Amino acid sequence: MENYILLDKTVALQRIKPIPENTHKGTQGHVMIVGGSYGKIGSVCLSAKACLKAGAGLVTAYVPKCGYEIVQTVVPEVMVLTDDYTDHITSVNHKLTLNAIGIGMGMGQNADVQQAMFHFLKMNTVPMVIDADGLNILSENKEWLEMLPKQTVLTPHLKELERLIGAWNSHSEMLEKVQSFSVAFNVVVIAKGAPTFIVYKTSVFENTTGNQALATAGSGDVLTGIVTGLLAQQYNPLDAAVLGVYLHGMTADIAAPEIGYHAFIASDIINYLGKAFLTLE
Ligand SMILES: NC(=O)C1=CN([C@@H]2O[C@H](COP(=O)(O)OP(=O)(O)OC[C@H]3O[C@@H](n4cnc5c(N)ncnc54)[C@H](OP(=O)(O)O)[C@@H]3O)[C@@H](O)[C@H]2O)[C@@H](O)CC1
Ligand SMILES: Nc1ncnc2c1ncn2[C@@H]1O[C@H](COP(=O)(O)OP(=O)(O)O)[C@@H](O)[C@H]1O
Ligand SMILES: [Mg+2]
Repeated sequence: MENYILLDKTVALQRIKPIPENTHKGTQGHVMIVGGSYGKIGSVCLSAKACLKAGAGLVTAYVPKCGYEIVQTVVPEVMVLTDDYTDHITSVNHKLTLNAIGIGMGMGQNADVQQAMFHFLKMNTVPMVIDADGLNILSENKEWLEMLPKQTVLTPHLKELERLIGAWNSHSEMLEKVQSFSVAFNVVVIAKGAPTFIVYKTSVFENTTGNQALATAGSGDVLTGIVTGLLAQQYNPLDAAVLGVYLHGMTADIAAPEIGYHAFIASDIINYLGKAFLTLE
């Protein structure tokens, strides 16, 4: 296949940039993480914390009212804006100057949330990562894909991918369908699985890091936070996706000999992220 690249340490090293000595939180990028609903605020906490740990300078979570105290308590470094509604998001109102937005985790898909997503997509020009219910809503409203800013990053697991592009009969057909989809809508697709593939138009990166320890609730939410955090630090969307996936997998590779596969949870991805970055120093 044309432009098929094994995503290993050499490829990651070509893309990582040092953090300038004289930077400050204002130049490290401001991210907004939009998502959550009653019972699923944890997904936003994981994503927002991962985003900070990936180096973003400022992170604001946009959650329904029920998420206010939860996010403030679980991740005090994160600022919080709340929707007018208690249990789910009904609009995405903010006056922030943002460098990247991650949207969709734990958000649900009811009619209010879909409306909020539609109005948000109509207005938004900030670089974006879309995950989980954000993707499921796009699958239900495929014409909205036209509204995405160019090179928006989509992070479907295989079931979410099937909802977006339809079923496939073979691995090669899956990759071809993702490539066509990427060309049609000018999006970067992170097709999450074991292994994960990053696809942008004709380019396909097959990730070499990660293991079964990542098969745990919230590990995708953490990936969205990492990629959004990199996007906010001036990485182009493809590089943010490539580096984010590599580092996310690396956390599990570093952790495996220390704590094994069973006990590793999504918060451990966040805990090991520093060590993963150090492998690229
Ligand atoms: N703490 C929190 O707040 C958390 C909140 N979360 C939030 O919950 C919401 C629902 O997210 P979700 O991914 O569980 O729902 P959904 O898309 O229906 O997928 C489920 C079905 O899809 C399949 N499937 C999944 N992965 C697959 C794979 N790799 N490869 C193949 N198939 C795969 C699998 O189907 P099966 O294989 O069982 O047939 C499974 O039954 C979402 O908003 C998310 O952000 C979570 O992040 C958890 C932590
Ligand atoms: N067996 C595995 N080997 C490698 N990576 C895995 C494995 N199982 C899951 N992952 C990774 O974990 C993440 C799961 O994402 P997702 O299904 O969205 O989780 P959640 O929605 O619970 O946050 C993906 O990045 C996927 O590649
Ligand atoms: Mg997910």
